[in-house]
Amino acid sequence: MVILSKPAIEQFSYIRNKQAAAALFPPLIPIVDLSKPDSKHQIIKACEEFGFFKVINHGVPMELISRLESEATEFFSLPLCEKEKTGQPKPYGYGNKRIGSNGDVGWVEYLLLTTNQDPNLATENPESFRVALNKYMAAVKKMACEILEMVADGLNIQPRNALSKLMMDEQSDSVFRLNHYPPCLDVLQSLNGNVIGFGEHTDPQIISVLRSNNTSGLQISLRDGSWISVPPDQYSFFINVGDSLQVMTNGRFKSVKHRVMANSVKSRLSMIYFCGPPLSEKIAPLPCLMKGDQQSLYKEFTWFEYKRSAYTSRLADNRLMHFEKIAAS
Ligand SMILES: C=C1C[C@]23C[C@@]1(O)CC[C@H]2[C@@]12CC[C@H](O)[C@@](C)(C(=O)O1)[C@H]2[C@@H]3C(=O)O
Ligand SMILES: O=C(O)CCC(=O)C(=O)O
Ligand SMILES: [Fe+2]
Repeated sequence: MVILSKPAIEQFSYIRNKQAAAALFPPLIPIVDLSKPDSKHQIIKACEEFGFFKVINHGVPMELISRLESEATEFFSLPLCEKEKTGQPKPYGYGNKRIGSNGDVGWVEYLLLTTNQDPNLATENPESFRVALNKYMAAVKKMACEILEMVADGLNIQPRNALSKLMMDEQSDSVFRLNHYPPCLDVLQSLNGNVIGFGEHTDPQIISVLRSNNTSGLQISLRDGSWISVPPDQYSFFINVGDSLQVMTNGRFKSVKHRVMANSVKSRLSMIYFCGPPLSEKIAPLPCLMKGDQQSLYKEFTWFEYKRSAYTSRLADNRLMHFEKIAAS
């Protein structure tokens, strides 16, 4: 039998109390008001602490959001055979339950599109869907550009468009995704426990801009490995730091691990703009962020090389691992 000394017992109860307190009062997700003059500092703090934040007063007209939401709802309510006319996601197209091509599955159906080609929407009346998509994407791209300029400002990176120009480039490899999580029946919940809508992962790109309807499900992982639920807010956007921004800041920002749990009664609809660089772009820590003799944590690679490797990975894999420098002992 192990006999614990009094300080050890106190230590245990301290840890238990701390865990209980954290479960009762999880940290609040940072909210950045883009209309406030100090928003760039709040963005930097949120990217360092969470790799995630919510944006209000974002300037994207609600009308564009609602219009795309109703077009997407109409699309997902079509019979399966109609939706499948869009083509399988290789990688772009309509997908159902299978995510990527390496065996990941989730309680989700989706449309995955590249932002620099007109989408092949093989529906009865694709035109109004296409117009809604293009208007929404243009407005969200503008907001994402402003956010990346604030990041550059906040980190004293010059020029101010050093990050935003990557996603504004004509050749930018950005992606747009509509996810629909149907309500998962109670019977499935009771058989499987929590049903995963979209398994844990980090996003590969620079930042991702997410908007959802008012159904919960999104969770983020904190630095201590615990998961917290993100209360849904249909009027706001949520920003994820992606792997590319982690590398460009040499690990000062960390890409946020996130996942979606299916809801047993309400369906969730989300729309995500993944801001990617051109395929030929070299992804490396920005020299102006390297202080003194600070070394790069990563080997140099292009976005094409990262993507080639990412497409052989499973959702939950650490995709940056292949590009990390082994620390000299
Ligand atoms: C399992 C996979 C799906 C994914 C490509 C990958 O091989 C690994 C990264 C996955 C991910 C996660 C974020 C985005 O939803 C996504 C479009 C992306 O860029 O990387 C997906 C990919 C996908 O669904 O094709
Ligand atoms: O649908 C969501 O809310 C998040 C999905 C997601 O993380 C993704 O598509 O990469
Ligand atoms: Fe994601």
